[in-house]
Amino acid sequence: MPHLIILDASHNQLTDFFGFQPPKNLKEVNFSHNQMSVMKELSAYSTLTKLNLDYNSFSAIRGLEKCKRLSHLSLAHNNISRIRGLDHLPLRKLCLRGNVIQKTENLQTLCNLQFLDLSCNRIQSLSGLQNLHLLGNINLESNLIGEVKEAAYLHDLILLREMNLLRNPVQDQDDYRLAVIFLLQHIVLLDQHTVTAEEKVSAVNKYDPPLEVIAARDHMTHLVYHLMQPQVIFDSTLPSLDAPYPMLVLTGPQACGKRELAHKLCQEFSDYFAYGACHTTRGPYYGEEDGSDYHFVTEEEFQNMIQMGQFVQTMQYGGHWYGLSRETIERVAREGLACCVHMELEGVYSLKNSYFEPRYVLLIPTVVDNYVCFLKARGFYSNAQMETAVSRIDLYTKINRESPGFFDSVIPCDDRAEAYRTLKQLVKEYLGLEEHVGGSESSSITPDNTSTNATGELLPTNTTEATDLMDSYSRNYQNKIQAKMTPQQTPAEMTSNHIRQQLIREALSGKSPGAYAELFQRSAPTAPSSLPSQSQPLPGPSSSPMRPVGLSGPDPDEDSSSEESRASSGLSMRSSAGALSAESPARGSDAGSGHNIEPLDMSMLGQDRDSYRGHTDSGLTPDAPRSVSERVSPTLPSSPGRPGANVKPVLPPIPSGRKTNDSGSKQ
Ligand SMILES: Nc1ncnc2c1ncn2[C@@H]1O[C@H](COP(=O)(O)OP(=O)(O)OP(=O)(O)O)[C@@H](O)[C@H]1O
Repeated sequence: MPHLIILDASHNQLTDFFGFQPPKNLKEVNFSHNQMSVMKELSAYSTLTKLNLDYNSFSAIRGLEKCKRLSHLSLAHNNISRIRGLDHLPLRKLCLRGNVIQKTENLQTLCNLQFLDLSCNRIQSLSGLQNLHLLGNINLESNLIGEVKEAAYLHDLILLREMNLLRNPVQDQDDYRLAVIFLLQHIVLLDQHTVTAEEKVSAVNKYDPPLEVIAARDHMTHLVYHLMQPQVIFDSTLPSLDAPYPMLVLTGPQACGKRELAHKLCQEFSDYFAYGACHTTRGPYYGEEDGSDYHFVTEEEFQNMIQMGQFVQTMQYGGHWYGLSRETIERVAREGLACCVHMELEGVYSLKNSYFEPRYVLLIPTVVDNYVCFLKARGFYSNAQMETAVSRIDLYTKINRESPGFFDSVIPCDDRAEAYRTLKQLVKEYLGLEEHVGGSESSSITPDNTSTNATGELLPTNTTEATDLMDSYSRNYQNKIQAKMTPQQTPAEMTSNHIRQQLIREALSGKSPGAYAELFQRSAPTAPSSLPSQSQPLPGPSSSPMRPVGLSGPDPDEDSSSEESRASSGLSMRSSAGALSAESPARGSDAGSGHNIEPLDMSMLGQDRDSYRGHTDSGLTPDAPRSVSERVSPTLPSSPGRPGANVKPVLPPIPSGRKTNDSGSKQ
């Protein structure tokens, strides 16, 4: 039969293998379900494209080396224990189902392979499959694969669409499916079930969450824990509904100088800013004092603080926790000062979800070598820590490039002295300050023509006059700043603000317990894009920028409630009962008064993004290094505003009647 093309000799009792003269064009042969046990040399059958030898008794693959057209080979249900003898064959489909294979070996030269069936074997590892770049479908059902990480060998096979791992021990692992989907992000069918878009999103959010997701979770955690505590209205961080409590956040990669600059700024502008010391679980470096740079706490104390809802935001950095507590901000606010803090990018994201609306200044190294030298000179950091810090420069510059306005200003920090000068200038512009001309070098900065000398005394020596002057000046100053910074409001914004003010007034005066919920909606996300100041204002007679809103408004009710609340250190109320009480914020006492607060399950809110990142390159990898000029496009201090703002942005004013009240005693 020299012209035979297809031969089907299946389901017989043949024991001999290819015992006939090779037909010239024989392409497809089916010898399945016979009794053959030894494969022969098939070099004479070089035209073969499909060979089916299922259900025989072969124990080894051999004799196929010359079959240079063989694209389909099936040896299912034999006794094959090792994969070999297939090198460089043009196989597109290979089925070795139902053998006793333990290793996925000697497959790397099958570069045309698209379909691989290794089901019902004894395979434990997928090592050896990582180079099959055309592989689109792999069946590994009923094997001994026990670890999700084995799927990482297939991570780079971007054409892989279907995979079957049913009846493997790995199926018993928690979140097995999400983990595999995370590792094989191109897959569409896993274990015979379609992979949904929701599963893909969940997988990424679980194992490599974007910064926004981390921040949202962090915010959600603290908000939930906070709401589980007796609620306190912090009068001192509530200057009014429209003038957010002023805060300055210096951000940038570790040791870029932000902490040093924050301290310096707070020292020089001590009438305006105070340093907000975060809590951390890391131990103090040499020379660091508790309460000055950080509040150093144990892991247990930190976790307790989380559960007591004391943080506004937290983050883990270098294996340690860092967190900014409400009390830290509040302590500064009670002094009538703006809080100045420093933090990493994740903290900024998280803070942007809170009801605080700080100004964010990015301090960024532009000469990486100098930055590395500085890190080395500090002597605190391991190579890995330094690498992380350097790699995060790109993260900051990427955000700055891709999200204009995310940072209010960007200052290169290679030269710390220069960076401080720029920062100081920026702050002075924000606050509309002038330095006292002819004053001593160490005079601290005060509004316009008022200054203090080195010992902290007010320069006008008549105390009564000085205080009056201060008060009246401050009032004018407040109004001036407020008028300058108040963006023109659309009628919708004005109506919304009016309603919110009304609700607050009712809540503060106890008239409307139901309005408490509205109060806490202040915690809703305040992403930059949603800020009123960002939207283009509509012109209109009712939106005069000169009209101060909030505390300085003419409403007598508002003033009295404000006075009242100023007099007390804070009203407290239970979020659950919704009843106002005059108790001071109860830390311990309320906790023990019959309210059994169920701790939140942290695992539900937790972030296990490191778990699988080690197996892939798809983590938060920094951008490829770019040239310095490309990497940094600093926003000049002269235009520090948020995009779309119609007025030159200034720091929101310091709550009126606080700092001014204290200023005498402080100085
Ligand atoms: N609450 C916070 N949220 C986010 N990041 C924070 C917070 N507090 C501190 N950080 C940042 O965590 C990083 C590590 O802080 P740490 O003080 O341990 O490092 P450092 O080597 O002293 O660096 P630096 O000089 O920048 O403070 C710093 O970049 C710091 O700004």
